[in-house]
Amino acid sequence: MTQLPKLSNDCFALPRGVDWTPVDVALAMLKDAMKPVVRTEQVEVIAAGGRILAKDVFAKTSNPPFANSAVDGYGFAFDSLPKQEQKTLPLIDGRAAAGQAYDATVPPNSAIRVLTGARLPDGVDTVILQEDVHIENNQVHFESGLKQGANTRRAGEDVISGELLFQAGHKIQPQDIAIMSATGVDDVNVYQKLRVGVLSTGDELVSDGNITQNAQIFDANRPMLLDLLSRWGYVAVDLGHVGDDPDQIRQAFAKGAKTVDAIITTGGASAGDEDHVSNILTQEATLQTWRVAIKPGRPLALAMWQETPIFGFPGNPVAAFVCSLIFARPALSEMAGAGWNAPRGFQLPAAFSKSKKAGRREFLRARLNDDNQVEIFKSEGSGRISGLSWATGLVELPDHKMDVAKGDLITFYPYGAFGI
Ligand SMILES: Nc1nc2c(c(=O)[nH]1)N[C@H]1C(S)=C(S)[C@@H](COP(=O)(O)OP(=O)(O)OC[C@H]3O[C@@H](n4cnc5c(N)ncnc54)[C@H](O)[C@@H]3O)O[C@H]1N2
Ligand code: MOO
Repeated sequence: MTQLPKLSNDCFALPRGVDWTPVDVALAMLKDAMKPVVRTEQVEVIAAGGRILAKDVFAKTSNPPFANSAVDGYGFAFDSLPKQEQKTLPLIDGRAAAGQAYDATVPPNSAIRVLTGARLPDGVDTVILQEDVHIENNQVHFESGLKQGANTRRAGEDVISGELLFQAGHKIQPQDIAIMSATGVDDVNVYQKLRVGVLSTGDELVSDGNITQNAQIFDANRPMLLDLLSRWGYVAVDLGHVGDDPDQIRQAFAKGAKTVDAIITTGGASAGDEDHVSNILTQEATLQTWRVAIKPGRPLALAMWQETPIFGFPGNPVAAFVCSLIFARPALSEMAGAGWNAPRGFQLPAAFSKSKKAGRREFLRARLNDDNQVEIFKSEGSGRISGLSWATGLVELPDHKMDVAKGDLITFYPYGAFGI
């Protein structure tokens, strides 16, 4: 069995003395530390949607594989057309249709009935649309003005046999399945799906059933993150919920590390009395608590637990969501073989005004109004989960101080930019 690449055990280590890490620095270190950790397998193209290519894919045949007609009409050799303005060609017997080739040669100065998709018979290089002709006495009459090759599709005009279709690392989309199928590619080499575990921590959490004590709340993070991971194409593994108990957390990490490639935890990431996640990772794993300069999500723990990366995100659901999009998404993509995938934002006018202090990058829940301006959710509270559903994306405000006035251009990332 081949040895799989492992991540180095100190790959999250930050230089000594670094405290609040800027988002870009944290991302650059993550990018440097991550690499593909999954095996490869061969799958049929029809079942390859959402999978990540492990090898380049080349067309086996051209698209189209042969010259054919783009319309229903009449085909002939352009060079043999009569010189006069008003053209008349005798129609020969037979026709060419999609899947029913006309195997003989069409003689010069004559035309043949052809249908859309029909292979062009020998002797035909041009087709006239049936709407543009008049048929009388088994002859086709039409006016000049046609160009050679009109209404036909050249062999290989789209893709030539042997051409590179997709490079390794590409995530297969429905439209990619079309071009691979059209060019005779029936199976592809892909990475096995990355397995990512999700663990919730916190004595206050209830996963199912009823809230029985007055200090309990339902677990919102785990169901959200499991769905997010599935949408990104990973095997989302439910590692359940543990209380604020160091032994339980330790056991959950150890068990999870045996079955998954990476773990996302929420809760207990900051430095409170019951914040055991950060304590355990500090003492028993290679932890770098990145007090990352981001809002929401400042307490953000990244650690290696026996070669399994653990993303310890804050318990507040909005922070857990934003941190997953900003940090976990590109890092997991790299581990899964698809490379680092930074989201693409758009510059759009703000429909709001806001004064932002220097020091932290801020992500606000946002959506477009009817004038295509960006409006923001009424609250920045990171427990206000409903705002994530109200929004259709996030606004990013830079690390430095910024005074946003209505109409100023700001960066908006639709949720689609994060693959959801
Ligand atoms: N003294 C300080 N206190 C806090 C700071 C700080 O810098 N100094 N940061 C605040 C911020 S910002 C955040 S975010 C939280 C993060 O803390 P933890 O990661 O330790 O998260 P918890 O305290 O466990 O939980 C925070 C909040 O979220 C609720 N929660 C937790 N898990 C879930 C879940 N699965 N589903 C729904 N809600 C969940 C939890 O009940 C808390 O209300 O620390 C602040 N404090
Ligand atoms: O990390 Mo917190 O989300 O800003 O409440």
